[in-house]
Amino acid sequence: MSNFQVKSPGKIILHGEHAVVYHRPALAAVVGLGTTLKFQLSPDDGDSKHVSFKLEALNTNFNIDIENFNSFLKHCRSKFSECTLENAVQLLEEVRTELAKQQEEAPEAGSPKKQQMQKAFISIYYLLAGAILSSPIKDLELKQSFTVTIDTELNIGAGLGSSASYGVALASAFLVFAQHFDLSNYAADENQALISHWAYESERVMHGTPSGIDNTVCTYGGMLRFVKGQGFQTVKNVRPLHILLVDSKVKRSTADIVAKVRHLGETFPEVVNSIWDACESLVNAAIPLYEDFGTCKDDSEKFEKLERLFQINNDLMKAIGVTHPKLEQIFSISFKRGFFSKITGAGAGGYAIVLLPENYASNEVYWKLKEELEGAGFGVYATTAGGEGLRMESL
Ligand SMILES: Nc1ncnc2c1ncn2[C@@H]1O[C@H](COP(=O)(O)OP(=O)(O)OP(=O)(O)O)[C@@H](O)[C@H]1O
Ligand SMILES: C[C@@](O)(CCO)CC(=O)[O-]
Repeated sequence: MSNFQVKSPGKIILHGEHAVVYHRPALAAVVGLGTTLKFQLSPDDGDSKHVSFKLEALNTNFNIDIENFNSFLKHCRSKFSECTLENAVQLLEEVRTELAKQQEEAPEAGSPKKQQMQKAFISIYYLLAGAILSSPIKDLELKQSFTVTIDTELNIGAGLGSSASYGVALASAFLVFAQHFDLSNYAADENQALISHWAYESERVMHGTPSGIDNTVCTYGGMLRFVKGQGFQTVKNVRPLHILLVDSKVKRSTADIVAKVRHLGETFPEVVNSIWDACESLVNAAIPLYEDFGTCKDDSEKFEKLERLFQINNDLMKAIGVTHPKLEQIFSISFKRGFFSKITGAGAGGYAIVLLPENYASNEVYWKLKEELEGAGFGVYATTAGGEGLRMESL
């Protein structure tokens, strides 16, 4: 086993966020920001062998004692003869029980920061155990010390899929470590499906009931249409879509927002279902526009239609209550300058996305928009939607 690196992108949801939790189609794309994971073998350190995790974004380090972890693997093997995707639920329960016993390694839940750290650590323990217990190598155990360093360009809890990107990076690294596949064939269909599956399991730790769209798009890359429980189709967009990511700097948890929207749907089922119907029609109307983009000389009519769909989509999200005064400020600054924008992901804070025309950089109004957003205290980053997915390479 040699040292290696994983790069997994973040994502935006173009259309269909929230509705996708209720089995309606959604459209997502990767962005040019992501997570970097470095896997490095450590020199042998005598008696106390351990695996170190450095989580730069949370400014924290965790150690897993190799002997304790191997005892946990043994315990799991005695409980279920093989770890398959079907008994992953049981494994997560075992991990939670084990970590509750090791309070000093798994920080107690408390402040939001501690909760972030705890979820990040549960994901590590769960995905590492899952990859090893389901390995094609019988009775595989941890032997040598190693260090995993994870850094990210994605703001956490902001709608850019930091958790899915983190899950994809962890799943890829642990699956290679447990010899499910190697760096030469991680992009094979069955291996990508395995990565996305375990990244989904990490998303379950973070969110409770994720739709699966984030781990799917962060694994496969590009732009894709996704329906929960039915898989995805790639949307072949000829021309990259230019997007301005605008950070409202309002923190929120996807799990909390999804739970609030679920409650609204339970209180007013018919009203909220008709919003999901509208979201579905909107995705169906948007896909041909994205697919057709760049196929003829003048895209202006299609672009104007997309702008209207951005606006309708955003108004539907406002109707379910996932906006925020800071997001409203972004929408109004953009609209005043002639740009259309929307919430992306869970909303209630996090990022907004502004649709940019093809030649935006030579347009003076764009620079005015950027300046005004920055002047109002927002973070802005221009990128394209629909680039490359996960990448792995040796170091
Ligand atoms: N680089 C990272 N290092 C450690 N933990 C991370 C990292 N990125 C994400 N996480 C974990 O993911 C959790 C954030 O997930 P959450 O879904 O709320 O935000 P998000 O993925 O950025 O937003 P969204 O799902 O709306 O796109 C954090 O609590 C933390 O545990
Ligand atoms: C809000 C939501 O639709 C998007 C999160 O990026 C939740 C999910 O799909 O799990």
